[in-house]
Amino acid sequence: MSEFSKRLQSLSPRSRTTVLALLVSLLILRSRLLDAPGSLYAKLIEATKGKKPGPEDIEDARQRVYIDEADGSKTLLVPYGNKVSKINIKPTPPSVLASSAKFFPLLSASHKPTLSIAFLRQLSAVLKIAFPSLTCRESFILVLHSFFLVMRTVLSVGVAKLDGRIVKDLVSANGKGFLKGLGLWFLLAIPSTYTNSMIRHLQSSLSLRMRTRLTRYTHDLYLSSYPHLRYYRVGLEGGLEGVDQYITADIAAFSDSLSTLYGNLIKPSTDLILFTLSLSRSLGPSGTVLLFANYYITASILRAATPAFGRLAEVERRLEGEFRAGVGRVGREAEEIAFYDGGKRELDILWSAYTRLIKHVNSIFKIRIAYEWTEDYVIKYLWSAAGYGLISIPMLMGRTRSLGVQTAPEVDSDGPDDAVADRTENYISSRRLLISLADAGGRVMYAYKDLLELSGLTTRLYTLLSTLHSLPPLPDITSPTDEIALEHVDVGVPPLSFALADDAATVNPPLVRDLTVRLRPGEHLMITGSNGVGKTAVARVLAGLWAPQGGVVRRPDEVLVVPQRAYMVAGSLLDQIIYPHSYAQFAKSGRTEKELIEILEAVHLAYLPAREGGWRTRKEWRDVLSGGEKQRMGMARVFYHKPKFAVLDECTSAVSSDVEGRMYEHAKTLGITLITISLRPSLTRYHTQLLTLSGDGSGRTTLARVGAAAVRMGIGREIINLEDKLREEGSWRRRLEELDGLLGIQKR
Ligand SMILES: Nc1ncnc2c1ncn2[C@@H]1O[C@H](COP(=O)(O)OP(=O)(O)OP(=O)(O)O)[C@@H](O)[C@H]1O
Repeated sequence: MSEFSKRLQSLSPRSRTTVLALLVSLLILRSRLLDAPGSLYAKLIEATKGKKPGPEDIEDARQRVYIDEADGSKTLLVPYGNKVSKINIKPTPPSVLASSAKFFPLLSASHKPTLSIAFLRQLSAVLKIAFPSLTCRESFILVLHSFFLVMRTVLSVGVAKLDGRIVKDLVSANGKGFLKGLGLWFLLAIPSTYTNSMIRHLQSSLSLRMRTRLTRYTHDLYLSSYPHLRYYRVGLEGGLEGVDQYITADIAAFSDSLSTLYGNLIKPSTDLILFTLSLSRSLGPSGTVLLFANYYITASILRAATPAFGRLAEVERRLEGEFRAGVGRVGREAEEIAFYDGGKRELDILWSAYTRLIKHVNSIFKIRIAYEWTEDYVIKYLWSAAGYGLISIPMLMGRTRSLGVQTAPEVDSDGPDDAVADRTENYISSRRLLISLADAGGRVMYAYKDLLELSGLTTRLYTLLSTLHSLPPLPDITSPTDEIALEHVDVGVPPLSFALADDAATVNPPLVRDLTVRLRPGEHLMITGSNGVGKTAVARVLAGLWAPQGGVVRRPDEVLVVPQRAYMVAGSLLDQIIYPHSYAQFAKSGRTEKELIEILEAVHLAYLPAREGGWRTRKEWRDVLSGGEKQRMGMARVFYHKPKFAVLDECTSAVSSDVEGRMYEHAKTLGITLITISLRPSLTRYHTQLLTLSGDGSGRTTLARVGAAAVRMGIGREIINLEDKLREEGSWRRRLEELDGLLGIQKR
């Protein structure tokens, strides 16, 4: 210890402060990482002490997925190996989402990502989400990161000075001084290398934490429920394609780019300031002025030579998104494509998307060659030449200024050798500072290019968030009523009105006009009409997915819509029946697996749990179940939730008629009022009203009571047809007997 304090004493006051500051920071950091409650170390200790979960606990966690906490947050259960790790997730409160909407006005169509006020506005809006408060964890990491960045610069200055001192001792053959310098060199290497690894670590943590914040915020915004339904409307009304690319790759790229850029900009900028200060002391005022003139000329040349990296980065992300969407589509529709043997055609489509992407990336590479050539030439060679010129001024003019490693020796009292040694020290230190300066300058220029690219990524992220924020809520059609009422309702495809700020909203012509229907419980309605007339469009209005273009819609809360294409959720067999409920809600409701079996019996799927290996089996149900089985599962959900009204949109088209009939009867015995969209006249008899949408483009509708003359006419025709066939039965039988006789078949 005494040796250490002696070494400390031998350092100049500034170097001593640096070493001491470093040691204190190391001690603080050590305690923060290891001892603080909730720290990694504390968590490890806690994890090893707690009871080990058994296989049932792990299976339960896999099924349960999360626990609803009393404070509204959710604890996510993540089983891995033989452990279950718990992660608390606090959803973004709707009030926060609503209050941040004002920071995200829509961009105009002519917006180009570059370094401008608009970019700063977008960046600050996104940063408000990534850094919600000054005391959040992200801010703490940022401060710590900044501290280490400044520390690295301070240490670099220390190393530069020490370098000069070692050479000075060598030139003046001062063996003791040289060894002392070497010892200090090794000592300084410890904090320097530690600082470097901490910078890398903190940069990655910062990126990950920003990504988590932004992803959670975007998820909470995107997957909003009624009345916003943003996940459903962002493509249709917001005009935003490939949201998956935005939420997955673009947020990650933005977080990475920003955290890297921060390090890349702060470090060389601090370097530039500190090195310039150090250098200007040895260069004198005229040298300093020349140094700044050099900076100005360089910046002007490079700005003129910089291409629009922001726009290029934005286009690259969009093309990546298109390629990704293409691959995703092939994966999703694999069976359909395989039936048509459409691999070759899909290959052409994917290849064209990929070619568009790589052509663009290649053009960026080419543009970069010219830019990087200019940059290298200016920073490496122009700056070095300027540096030599600047150092030579005090040298040639006989000035021997010290850079402060130690007090300047008296030139007169020491001999000419010392004067040479001092000049050498001065030269080495200045030269090293100049090299570092050129390096810092180069990195600032790189950071400038990265900043332009960041502007492109920021525009992507901002576009997603502003589009999501700009989708207005749908009009509230739910009311405390137990009937569904549509009064003079016009139904049409919603306009693409929110994509861009300066887009004029164009209203699509209505598919269905002036529709008036009133349904009380027990009054079952069938909607029919030829393909594409707008039957599903009416269901969308009833579900609250599309706002009616005119008129009034009222309905109770408990309306369940079953679509034609049955959706299978990721999860267990049990999850399929209870969807959209979670296992936690099922467990809380007190309902049993026996009830679920009864439901499966009603849809003729009682064999499924045995066939698939139990309720908790997790499979890709979309592929495992047949088309008809998936549709029956859709009906099982209706029987599980028992809503007041169920809108069945051709959701039994792949189910055999006998099972379909029994499912309809069962729904009615459960007290569910049915609104069926179908082209099958055989289903009419389960309903009391029939709504026919005219296919002549006028949007007219006719409503008739089932049993009334109009409906009877349609069914009557089918009955007459069948009776005609039955009348011919006798002659067919006789012919059959004749044929049997000819073949010598004897009936027993
Ligand atoms: N998201 C959309 N964007 C643009 N047009 C749409 C959209 N959804 C539906 N349409 C159009 O609205 C019209 C009515 O569609 P809808 O799905 O209601 O028909 P449908 O009567 O249910 O037909 P089908 O019997 O074939 O299911 C169609 O011409 C369709 O192209």
